[in-house]
Amino acid sequence: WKSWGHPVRSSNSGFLKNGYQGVEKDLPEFEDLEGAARAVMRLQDVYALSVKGLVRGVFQRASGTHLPTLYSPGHLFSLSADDCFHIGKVSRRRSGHQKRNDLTFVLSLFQAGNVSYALSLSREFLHYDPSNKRVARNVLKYEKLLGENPDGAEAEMMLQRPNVTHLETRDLYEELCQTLGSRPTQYQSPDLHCSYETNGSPFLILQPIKRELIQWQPYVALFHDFVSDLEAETIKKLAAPWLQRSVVASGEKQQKADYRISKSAWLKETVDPAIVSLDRRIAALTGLNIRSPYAEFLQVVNYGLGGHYEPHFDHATGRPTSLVFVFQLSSVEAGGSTAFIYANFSVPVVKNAALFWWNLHRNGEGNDNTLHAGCPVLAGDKWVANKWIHEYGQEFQRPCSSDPND
Ligand SMILES: O=C(O)CCC(=O)C(=O)O
Ligand SMILES: [Fe+2]
Repeated sequence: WKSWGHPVRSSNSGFLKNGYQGVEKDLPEFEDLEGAARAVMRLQDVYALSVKGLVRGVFQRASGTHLPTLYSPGHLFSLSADDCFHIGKVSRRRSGHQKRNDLTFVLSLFQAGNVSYALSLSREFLHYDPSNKRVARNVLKYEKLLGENPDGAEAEMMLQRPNVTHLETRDLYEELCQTLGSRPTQYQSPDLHCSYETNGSPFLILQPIKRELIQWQPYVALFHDFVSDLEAETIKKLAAPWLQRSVVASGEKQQKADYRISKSAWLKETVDPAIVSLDRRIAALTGLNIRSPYAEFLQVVNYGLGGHYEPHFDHATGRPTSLVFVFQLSSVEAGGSTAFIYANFSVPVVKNAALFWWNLHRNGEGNDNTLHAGCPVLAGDKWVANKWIHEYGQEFQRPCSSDPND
């Protein structure tokens, strides 16, 4: 519309312009289009998907891995040549090469690891434009790469992730995401079990909370059916009009970051009795003081396709929190698990459950084993609500201990 609206010089142009301005705020911006391309690249990358499959709308693993199909969608949405070209352009821009031209797509294929296909396209290109030195150089380069390893398999593996900032934990994170949720069972660790919890609170006597203990150190538990369908729907509906792109703490400021892609909104307990009753349940279960200012408001988060939160500590983002509740307000078709990188497990999205962990030791120090992430959403969308409870205000509820590991 932007480039189209101007040249239109007809008696209707004023009408068209007004119509456009009326809907402009609801239309995707350039950032959204670029974000969609990045989301596809992120999914390909984190879940090691076959590029060919992705283009056809199938979520297959790249060759050489033992789990061929990760997810079978009910309907195939394939990418058009134009979509692929757009993704290629964004991929080139991201890798720091500013120059854009017809080679973009070939180059992006090369970067995605498909050397043999890049070679055949480059040869074809050279056939039409034999004087193109750059393409000639690329042909030599691809031939060399494939020549060193005739079936190309190793070169392709090596080149799969050329431009992602290397994090030490990257491989572990991706492995945990790729399992789509894998937590230890009682068979593997006999000290893990399921139980009904009341915490001695009169509120929970008639309806104890179902706890699945996932790990003792750090303490992580999944409380099943912690919210009802109605509560989940109410919370989503209340938050929807207020959703804004999520931010992260950066020094004193808050800013958008590629490593956290979602939308979020804060809900005060005064907006609806559903939030008051949720707060009461948290207080009953934990025995903690969650009145303001000892806890933050409820943060409702929506992750779309490819939405994610890369490995991080909640205690390092400027909020001094002692524990975290993540309420899962939706199910998700595939992906979106919460991965605990050092603790080496991932918890799938279980609708209406609450994932809970202590991220500080009793002495107030951050527990470094709580490094965690929200894996990218592969299909569907994911709604969660976070409740962060502060360390201060809990001096009598969760007193210090002499053991630094507690
Ligand atoms: O969405 C998730 O699974 C985790 C969210 C999270 O870690 C956070 O919001 O701090
Ligand atoms: Fe977090």
